[in-house]
Amino acid sequence: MSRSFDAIIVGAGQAGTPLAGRLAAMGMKVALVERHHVGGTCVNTGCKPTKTMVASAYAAHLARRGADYGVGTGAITVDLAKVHARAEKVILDSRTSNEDWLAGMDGLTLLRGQARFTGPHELIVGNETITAPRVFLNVGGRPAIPDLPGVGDVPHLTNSGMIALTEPPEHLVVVGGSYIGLEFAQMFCRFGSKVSIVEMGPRLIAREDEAVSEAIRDILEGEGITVRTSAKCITLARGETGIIVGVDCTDGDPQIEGSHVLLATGRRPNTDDLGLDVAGIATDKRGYIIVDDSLATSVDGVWAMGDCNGKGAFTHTAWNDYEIVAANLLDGEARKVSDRLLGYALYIDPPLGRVGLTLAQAKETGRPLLYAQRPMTKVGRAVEKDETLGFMSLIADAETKKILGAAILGTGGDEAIHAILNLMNAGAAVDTLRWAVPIHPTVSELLPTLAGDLAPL
Ligand SMILES: Cc1cc2nc3c(=O)[nH]c(=O)nc-3n(C[C@H](O)[C@H](O)[C@H](O)COP(=O)(O)OP(=O)(O)OC[C@H]3O[C@@H](n4cnc5c(N)ncnc54)[C@H](O)[C@@H]3O)c2cc1C
Ligand SMILES: NC(=O)c1ccc[n+]([C@@H]2O[C@H](COP(=O)([O-])OP(=O)(O)OC[C@H]3O[C@@H](n4cnc5c(N)ncnc54)[C@H](O)[C@@H]3O)[C@@H](O)[C@H]2O)c1
Repeated sequence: MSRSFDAIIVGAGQAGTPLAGRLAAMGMKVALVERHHVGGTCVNTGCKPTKTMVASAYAAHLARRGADYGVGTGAITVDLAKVHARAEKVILDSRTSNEDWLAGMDGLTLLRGQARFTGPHELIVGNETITAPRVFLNVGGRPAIPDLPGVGDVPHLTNSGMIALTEPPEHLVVVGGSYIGLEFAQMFCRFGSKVSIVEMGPRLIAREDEAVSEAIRDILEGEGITVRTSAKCITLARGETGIIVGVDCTDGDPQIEGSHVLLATGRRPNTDDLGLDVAGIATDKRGYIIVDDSLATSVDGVWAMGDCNGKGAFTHTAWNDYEIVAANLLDGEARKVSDRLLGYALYIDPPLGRVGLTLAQAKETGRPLLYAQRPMTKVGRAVEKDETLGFMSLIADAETKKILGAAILGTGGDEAIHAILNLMNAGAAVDTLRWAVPIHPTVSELLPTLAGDLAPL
């Protein structure tokens, strides 16, 4: 069977689904192909379930600290089956509402199955061939499993397996100390597991400045998590009662024995089983689809959005890719991905809110810099909440007075960072902050003070 459409979208993730809505609303005949669950990673195995679980972990943590607030509690227990059920409900509600929305969409055909190119504008799904002059790829990514010695001999978990657990592991060994590893490490420690993090790099979350990495390590170790960095010889093997993770061949304990191992060592794009070579669509060495500033691929009439183009690795960057493609194609605009100002958050507690350059990146520009840093112990709202771990920092260009970047590792940091993000998007100089009258008592109210503290580096 063969069918032609005005547009084919592969992947019902964070960009493909809203784009389907825009194209169908323009009267186009659209095929949306999805091989697994509508909503993709974020809805089904990523942001939504993990942030739901982070909320449960925070509740457990705060309950254990009840006495600090003059609140009496009994023994604190965590029922992971209930935590899991809560996350499942959030997943299903979101997935179902997306599916219902798509089902009611005039002009849209949702095809279930794996899509594979048979030509530049022709794909096969099951036993059906579909063609369209416009093809949009939103195929996302999956965990990259490192080729560690023994990896094929022992059971290991990735993000999907972690979300499915209904009992906390006795001892969880997390390999990889970045977003996925750190969020799961802290939440499972709070659920009652013993947790060890094994990171091959010299520090945790190495894309951030050293001060941020160190503060995060202190926060996690303060909760009882063991952290091993510079772990150079990671191996996996079956032990008598669990899994032995070989950590180092030079210093410290050579191995850690855990009951469960999470591999959180990065992600790879879902581009190896898409037939891109048949279509002539170019990828880079790591399999990411090469796109230009408007997200067009090397083949006319084919675009790539979201994690699979390597330009972003977040839900909001995938969504922004949709906005760029839709604005250029349908609204006559000329939007570019290089205009995007990147912000993101790491959802440990306290969270890290980030925008723009790190201090190390700012120094690399060679520009004269202004810098300010303030511990959360000097933020009234944090003191009142008795959540004073972390710090906030701000970097500005000493000549233009434009803000170059900021980090807020502290309570409410994921929200407060938006004050800076919005100011940077508006292109405003840092002095604009000084004359703002923020609401008391908030974390954000200290941002003008931080701006006032800016001093040459
Ligand atoms: C544990 C975890 C936590 C995360 N937390 C956050 C967070 O808090 N905030 C944040 O911004 N980001 C977070 N992320 C990242 C975020 O989930 C991704 O950046 C985002 O989902 C990418 O969206 P996407 O549309 O590019 O791809 P996806 O959402 O992965 O969608 C791609 C879709 O394409 C389908 N597909 C792939 N190949 C084919 C094919 N050949 N045929 C048919 N269908 C196909 C897949 O089944 C999938 O449904 C997290 C990720 C993980 C793993
Ligand atoms: N809060 C959020 O927005 C959020 C949360 C989770 C995931 N994500 C997204 O998911 C993506 C993937 O996250 P991630 O943490 O898996 O990957 P990552 O690429 O951010 O980090 C992988 C970590 O694993 C380490 N590593 C790699 N190979 C290793 C090995 N063999 N042994 C030991 N350590 C090893 C790396 O040094 C690095 O620290 C991120 O890019 C992020 O965009 C975002």
